[in-house]
Amino acid sequence: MAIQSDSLSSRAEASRLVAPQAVTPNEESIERALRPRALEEYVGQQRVRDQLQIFIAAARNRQESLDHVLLFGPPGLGKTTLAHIIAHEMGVNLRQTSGPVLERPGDLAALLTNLERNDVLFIDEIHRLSPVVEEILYPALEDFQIDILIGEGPAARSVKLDLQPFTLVGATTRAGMLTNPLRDRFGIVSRLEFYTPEELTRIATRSAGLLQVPITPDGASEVARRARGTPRIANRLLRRVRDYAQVKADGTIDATVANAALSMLEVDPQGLDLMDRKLLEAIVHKFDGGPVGVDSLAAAIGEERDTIEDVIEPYLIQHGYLQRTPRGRMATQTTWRHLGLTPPKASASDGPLFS
Ligand SMILES: Nc1ncnc2c1ncn2[C@@H]1O[C@H](COP(=O)(O)OP(=O)(O)OP(=O)(O)O)[C@@H](O)[C@H]1O
Ligand SMILES: [Mg+2]
Repeated sequence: MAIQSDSLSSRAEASRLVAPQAVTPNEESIERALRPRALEEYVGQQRVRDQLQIFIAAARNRQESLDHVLLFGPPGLGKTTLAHIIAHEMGVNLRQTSGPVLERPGDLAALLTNLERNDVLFIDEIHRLSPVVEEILYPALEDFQIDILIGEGPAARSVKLDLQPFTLVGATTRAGMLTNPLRDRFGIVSRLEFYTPEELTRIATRSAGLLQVPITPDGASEVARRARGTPRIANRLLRRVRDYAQVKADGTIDATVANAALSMLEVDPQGLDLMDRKLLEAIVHKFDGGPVGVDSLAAAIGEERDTIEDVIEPYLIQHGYLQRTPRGRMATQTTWRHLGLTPPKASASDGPLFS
């Protein structure tokens, strides 16, 4: 999980309602309960779903294993969910592991030799496989064979073992970090996209149903638009709003209750939280909108540079609240307006001052 692998950002994320990563083991078990099991129930990602539907039907028809699948995209968009769905739709078992867990070639060999015909092997964080383990994977993926070394020293010899045909489903948040030979061995490469507010509204409504919380369409859409395009965040916000609805209202989540709950939790209507606003306000108020170097910014808001770069910035940059320029970070017109201020004439969104 991201939380173990990335202890740097995890500290800052731990208390953050709008973190895209799963935050606690407890949250993971709640997520499992909300996870759609069939492709039919999986909301959004139309292109990916259409493709998989065809490939799965064809493979089932031929009674063959599905081609190896690489799923990539930001945290919380449904990669693990989709891996389980693939196994479910294929009618096979899923064995799950992750890149950092597979330390030695033997760990992977043991998993591979235990697979049954057409099973799915799910390797999460596949970009973190060690090179020696990856080496074992190549012939396994290509020919359903592995070479294992028996004995030690001069007496060691290599033995070929046949495997059952299987499907590797690899998931990664960083496709760019995969080696070329590994990437080339996936027949199906699916990139998951951020969800639209409408899709997130459907997800929030579905989850509320599973949690047996009454929710109105307006209530679901209030939760959805603050969820930063991410189902995991939508589900997390929904659970907090549910608490509020039960304690402060009659239990039903409508727009008023959702708004009140989320304001109390300091998540604003665009899904920005206190940490985001602290950063944007510092740029605007302390540095006249920038440009300001990330180190000065870190000092000004009392966060570490890495936290700013890994945890806070990506969403802000992606949504036009922040520009990264060679001279430092700059607020955009959107930022000024978001903070209820009038943007100065020549702000970052007018383009660079000097080009
Ligand atoms: N398309 C979807 N429809 C409905 N719910 C979804 C969908 N995608 C994800 N979810 C919900 O969001 C939660 C997080 O999804 P998931 O764990 O699959 O994300 P992930 O991409 O594997 O994240 P990470 O990169 O952190 O491993 C799940 O509990 C699931 O309920
Ligand atoms: Mg996952």
